[in-house]
Amino acid sequence: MVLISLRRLIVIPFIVLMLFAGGIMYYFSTVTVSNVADGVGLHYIKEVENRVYDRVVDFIAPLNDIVEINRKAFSFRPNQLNDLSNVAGRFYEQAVPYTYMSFISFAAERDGKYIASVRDPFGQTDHHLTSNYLTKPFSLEGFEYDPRQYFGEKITSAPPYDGYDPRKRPFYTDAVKQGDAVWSDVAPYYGYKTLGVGLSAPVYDQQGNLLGVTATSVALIELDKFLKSIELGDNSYAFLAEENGDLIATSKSGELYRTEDGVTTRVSLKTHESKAFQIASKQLVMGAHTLDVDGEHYLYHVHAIALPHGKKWLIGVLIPQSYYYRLLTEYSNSILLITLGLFISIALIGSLIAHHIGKPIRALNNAAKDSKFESITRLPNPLSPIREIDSLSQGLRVMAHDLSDIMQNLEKKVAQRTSDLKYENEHLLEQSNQDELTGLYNRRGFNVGFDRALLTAQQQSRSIAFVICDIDHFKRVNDLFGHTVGDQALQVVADVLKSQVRQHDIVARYGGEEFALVMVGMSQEEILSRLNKVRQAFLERPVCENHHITMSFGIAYRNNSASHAPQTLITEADEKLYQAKNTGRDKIVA
Ligand SMILES: Nc1nc2c(ncn2[C@@H]2O[C@H](COP(=O)(O)OP(=O)(O)OP(=O)(O)O)[C@@H](O)[C@H]2O)c(=O)[nH]1
Repeated sequence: MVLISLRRLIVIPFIVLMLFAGGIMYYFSTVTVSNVADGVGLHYIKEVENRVYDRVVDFIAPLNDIVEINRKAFSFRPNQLNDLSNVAGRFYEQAVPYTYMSFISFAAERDGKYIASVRDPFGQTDHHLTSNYLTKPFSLEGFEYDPRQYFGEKITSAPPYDGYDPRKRPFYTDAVKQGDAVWSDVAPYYGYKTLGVGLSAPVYDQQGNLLGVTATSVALIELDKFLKSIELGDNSYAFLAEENGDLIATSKSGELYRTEDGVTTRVSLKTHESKAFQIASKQLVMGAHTLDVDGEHYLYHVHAIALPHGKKWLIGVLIPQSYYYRLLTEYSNSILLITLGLFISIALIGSLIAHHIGKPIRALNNAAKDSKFESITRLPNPLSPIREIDSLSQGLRVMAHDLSDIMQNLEKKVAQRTSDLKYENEHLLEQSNQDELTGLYNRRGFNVGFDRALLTAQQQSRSIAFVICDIDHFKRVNDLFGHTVGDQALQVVADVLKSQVRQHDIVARYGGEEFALVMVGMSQEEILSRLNKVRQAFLERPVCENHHITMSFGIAYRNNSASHAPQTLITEADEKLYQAKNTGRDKIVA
């Protein structure tokens, strides 16, 4: 089975997932960007269009509303027109809420009297009133607005315009001719740098008699400002134009009309200084189009605004493809980065958790591998804040403690048992080397002691004597007194021999009634002296009923320079014992 660390187990799946998800997201984002880019671009364009549309509709609506309200008011109550001062007050009140409402006027059919509430097209000065009859008939003059009597101080900065008969002006004649509300041409305002447009409507009494014409007018500079205020992307364009392409407002700088040699001409998409507008002028059909402007691919959309009384204006928006491609790519890249960031964060958190879990487990593992139980008991307590791991650690701690006790008891028992066995071994060894009857070394014990004595003699260059002695006619003792007495005789021999040698000399029962002595560093004379004392001791110590035993001795002696080969010593001593036996017994042959 392949072993894997906890950290890898957690981290690797997340890295694999991250790479997999990242790859899929990258693929889909690339495909998606190219698939939906134009849709998104169009959506963006429509957002811009809607803003322009709403603004234009809001902007134009009061123009129509006020014309219609006045038209109905005068139609139902024509006597209001008898005092044009009141009409002037009414117009003033109507114009106040709309800073861009530059004219609200009425011109009477009966006598050509004209009254208007006027404001400069930029909305920078207060409203004032204009009339053509107050001081001099058909002399158009301006007056400050006075809330108490409406007509206040005469404005002298502008000279009066004599001979002004509104009934001859296009706003009047067009409305009468049309018999209904009619739009004026979009045209520059006289004396102000802005275009304007007006709506005029004939007013009839209930009997159908023409009472006059009421009109409103607005300065279109407001719409131009609005289009310029829209934050379009780089190299993007928006315009508001009439159906023929004459411009009303644009998002770009550039003139909307030109005056040359006293002749004023409107600027159209075609004649605008912007190359994009020039190319857009060729395509004024409603809907989405693509354009190529200086090698740049554009998405272009034209939308119509239907104004009251059959007026139609066009909104156009041009956006370079690179702009919304970049927006979408940046967006999808952000999503991709956020997703990858999430996966990396999860993998890092997983790694931290694995480390947190793995560290105490490794410590437990190392402690468990150590043959000393103390390693487990020395682990920090608690080992981990994770309940399961700490529980495992507690379990191992208890187990180690119990095992430690068991081991200690076992060691004590083993030590005791070893000591007992050692003692028994020593005892058995002693027994195996000892003759049971006499307590002397047996043949095996003799061999061990003899080898040791030979080595000592050789190492220390000392003499060694091997003596073999045999009870004379021992068979008779057994025969005469029985084996028990025979055994006692053997014990007496053992006692006597032991009493006549040194502590460290070897005395052994060599076999049957045969005994052996080994003495190191003792002179031959000394040996003979001691053996004679043994013989003397037998005379003084009867084994039974005044029966004395005698022994025959064969001695093999080597001084310090002689060879100490054991078998030659034994053979030699045997031969000498044989010699002693054959020559009368109870003697020592050296
Ligand atoms: N009671 C007793 N007798 C033993 C023991 N071991 C050997 N003997 C006896 O010792 C006797 C040895 O007899 P032999 O070999 O003929 O020698 P001997 O009678 O001593 O004659 P020589 O050695 O020639 O003087 C035998 O009768 C054995 O039965 C023992 O442990 N106890």
